Amino acid sequence: MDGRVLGLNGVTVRRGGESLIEGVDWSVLEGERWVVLGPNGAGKTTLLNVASSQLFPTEGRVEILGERLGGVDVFELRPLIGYAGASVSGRIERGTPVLDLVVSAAYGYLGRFREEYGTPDYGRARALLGHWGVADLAERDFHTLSEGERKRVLIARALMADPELLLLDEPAAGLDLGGREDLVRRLSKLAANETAPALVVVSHHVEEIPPSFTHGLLLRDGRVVQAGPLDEVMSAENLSETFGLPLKVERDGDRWTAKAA
Ligand SMILES: Nc1ncnc2c1ncn2[C@@H]1O[C@H](COP(=O)(O)OP(=O)(O)OP(=O)(O)O)[C@@H](O)[C@H]1O
Repeated sequence: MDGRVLGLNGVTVRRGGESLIEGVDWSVLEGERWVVLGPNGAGKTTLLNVASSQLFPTEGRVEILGERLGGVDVFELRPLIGYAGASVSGRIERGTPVLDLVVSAAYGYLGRFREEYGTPDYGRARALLGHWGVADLAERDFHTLSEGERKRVLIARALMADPELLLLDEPAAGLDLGGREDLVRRLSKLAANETAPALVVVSHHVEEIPPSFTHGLLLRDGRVVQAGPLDEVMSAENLSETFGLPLKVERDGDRWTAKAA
C-alpha cells in the first residue's frame, strides 16, 4: 500500500451536466489527520462519498487502502473504512437500540441482526461507547438521542470494525458550543493516538479543526483551492478564496479562528 491510504487522481463526478467535483488530486498517507473545509455546496460530501467507495467517479482514478475502485469488490473494502455522516442517521430504522447499531457495524450492517454477535463484540461496542462518553445510552433507541449524542454514537460505530481509514462528515454540525468543544477535544485525542486510523473530517468552520490535525484540503465549486500541511494551507488568502469573502485568519495556540476582514 506504500503508506498511502487514499489516492485520487483527476477525479470528477458529474450529474446532469454539472460537475460536483472536478479534477481532484489528493493523497492521504497513514498517520495523517485531514480536515476538508469549504462552503455549502463545495463538493465536500461528494468527495467523502468517493473516498468511502460509496460513489464511483465519472472520470479519474481512485485508490483506497491500496485497492483501485472499480477493480475491487467494494463489500470487502467497506468494512475497512469507518464512515459517519448525516446519510447514516437517515438509514437507521426507528427503534434501533444504540448497542445493536454499534455492534452490527463490525459486519457492515445498520443495526439489523444477520449474524451472531459474540461477547467480545458487545464488550468492544460498550467500550467504544464509553470512550465517546455515551455508555449510558447503550439501551436507548437511536432516534430518541440528541444531536450531540447521535454524533458520538455514530463515531463509536464507525470505529467498531477497527478501520484503517475514518471519514467523518460534519461531526460538529448542529452541536451547541459545549458539545462542539467536547467533540473537538475527543477528536484531538483520537488524532494524537498513533494507533488511530488515518482521519478525514469535513467541516465548514476553522474553529472546529481539532488540535493534532496535520493537513487541510480547501474546496470551492468542486475544485481544490489548496491541499497540504495545515500551516501552509491555512492562510487568509487561501481561506478567502475558498469561502468567497475577505477573511482574517488567526492561530490561537493550537486552534484556528476566522472572521470577515
Ligand atoms: N445527485 C445530484 N445531482 C445533482 N446535483 C447534486 C447531486 N448531489 C449533489 N449535488 C450538488 O453538488 C454540489 C456539491 O454537493 P455536496 O453535498 O457534495 O456539497 P457539500 O460541500 O458537502 O455541501 P454542504 O456543506 O452544504 O453539505 C451541490 O451544489 C449539490 O446541490
